[in-house]
Amino acid sequence: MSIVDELNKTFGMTDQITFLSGPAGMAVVEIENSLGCASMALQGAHLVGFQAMGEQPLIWMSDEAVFAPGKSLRGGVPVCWPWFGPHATDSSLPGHGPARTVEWKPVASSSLEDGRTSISFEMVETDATRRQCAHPLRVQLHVTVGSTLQMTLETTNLGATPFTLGDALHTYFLVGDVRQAQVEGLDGCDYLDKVAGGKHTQQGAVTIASEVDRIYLGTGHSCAIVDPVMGRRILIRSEGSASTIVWNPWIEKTLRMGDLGPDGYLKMLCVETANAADDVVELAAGATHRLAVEYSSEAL
Ligand SMILES: O=P(O)(O)OC[C@H]1O[C@H](O)[C@H](O)[C@@H](O)[C@@H]1O
Repeated sequence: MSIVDELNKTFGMTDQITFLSGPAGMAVVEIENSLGCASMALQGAHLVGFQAMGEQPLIWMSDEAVFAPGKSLRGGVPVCWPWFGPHATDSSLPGHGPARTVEWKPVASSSLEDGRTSISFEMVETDATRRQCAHPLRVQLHVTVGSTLQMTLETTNLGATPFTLGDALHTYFLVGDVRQAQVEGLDGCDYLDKVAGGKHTQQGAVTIASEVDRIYLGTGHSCAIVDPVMGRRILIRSEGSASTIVWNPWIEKTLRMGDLGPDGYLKMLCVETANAADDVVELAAGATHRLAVEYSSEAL
């Protein structure tokens, strides 16, 4: 029996959860019900699409994303774990940690009474992940698909000493034209500007007219992308997160990256729910931390 057949036998659910062999033979799972649909790659437990029934897609995925073992997909929802950005002390380790490029295994699936569908994954440790992070941890991603998308990244410290955890759901949202989009809900927050340098305070809504790469600190439980071109407001609710990254690579960085497509930057905006920079989590021995988001949209 193939791996996909085995997954379907154990976790598949008729008309709701189907595993299949996707691009480059990578296993993917389609999650579907009367409220919405989503698609995920098992590598990285990487969500590559979500759409509420009767609405436009919420998530942006690059046309030039490279589906290959060990390569993070450009777009969707990469899981950054157990650190965000460059490693704090060892620059030889991969940016955003190993979780987004290794296999995750499904551990549970269920159909909820209200019509939503849930599926949970656990990262599969490898020699490489253990070399990169020797501390014993368990990390699971719980995903619930309905008219909204809910994702919870759950980390448990299995060791006897505390662990300093950084993490992020590095979501690429689909926008009509990033030059006309705005992020609301960060007014008054301090941010670290990774492009211009320094620490600044946000005044009003965030607009994008050049490369933006900012870590907003001490952020609250909700923010929103206002998109007049698509005529919608994307609502981002979060728990267990103290920082929010707003990122758009703009033109020059797009050209250097090679997997974003020439005009991709106009159609995407990353608003990443995170624990990053100084806002990392001190996870006591035996403790569990949950970083949770819920995404939805409403007409303007
Ligand atoms: O190219 P990646 O490793 O996927 O990172 C993409 C981006 O992720 C985050 O938004 C960081 O703040 C950026 O500095 C980085 O460029």
